[in-house]
Amino acid sequence: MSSIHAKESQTADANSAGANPASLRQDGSLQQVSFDFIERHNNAHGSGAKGADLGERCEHKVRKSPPVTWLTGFLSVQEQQALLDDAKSYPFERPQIEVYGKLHPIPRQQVWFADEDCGYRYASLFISPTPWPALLMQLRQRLQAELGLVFNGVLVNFYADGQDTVGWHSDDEAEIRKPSSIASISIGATRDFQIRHKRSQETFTLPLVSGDLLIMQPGMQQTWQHAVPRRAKVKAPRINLTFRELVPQRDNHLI
Ligand SMILES: O=C(O)CCC(=O)C(=O)O
Ligand SMILES: [Fe+2]
Repeated sequence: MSSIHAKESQTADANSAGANPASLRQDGSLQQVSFDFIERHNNAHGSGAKGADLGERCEHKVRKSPPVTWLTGFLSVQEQQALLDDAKSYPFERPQIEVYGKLHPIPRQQVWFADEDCGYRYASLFISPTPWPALLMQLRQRLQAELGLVFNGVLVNFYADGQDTVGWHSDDEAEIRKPSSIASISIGATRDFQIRHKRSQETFTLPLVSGDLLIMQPGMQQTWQHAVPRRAKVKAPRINLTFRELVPQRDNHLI
């Protein structure tokens, strides 16, 4: 299993590895973390003519990396606090899903806010849309204005503490528009977000910090799965907002 700590500024195009993503937050600025990184292997037979200053030759190997963009510090502390306060009035539920013919409550709570004709099938559930709270509508508009990302629903997950989880899955339901991105915003406790390649099983762990935005790009759900595993040491709650674009039911002949 690999833990990604590669990061870079929005303008830099060189890759680096080894730094702690949390340190990015100290100046409060928005920075992008890239997951493409290049492993350099010394190549013994390429050292060049004696005495010439040719530099060391290496082989470059680009690791297959998940198609995600990680923007740390996307929300200010004030915005994080306002959303936490707002979420106190959200109608969270812990629906039951059927696994091997038996009903089990999901290991977290959730609510689906969406446009009127955007009901969502999730596992064995059909979730009717609840009208958008004003603050989440503003956030949806900001994602569109600043990043050009269009959404018509947001699934809000509430993890009371590190015992609450989401298991390995892809958000590849039929009604999600393809291609489209999913934007995930985290508030509260830092939790590990894991990404696993479906075929190679290569796994990356991203410790998502309060205020971070993670964009899962088009195609991610087809090739990768993700999960938020149990972390017994985490005692504080976390809220995660995943903004999605569904094909509205009036257009569902397009699915
Ligand atoms: O809580 C998270 O970071 C991920 C939630 C998620 O994967 C989902 O709601 O589909
Ligand atoms: Fe998901």
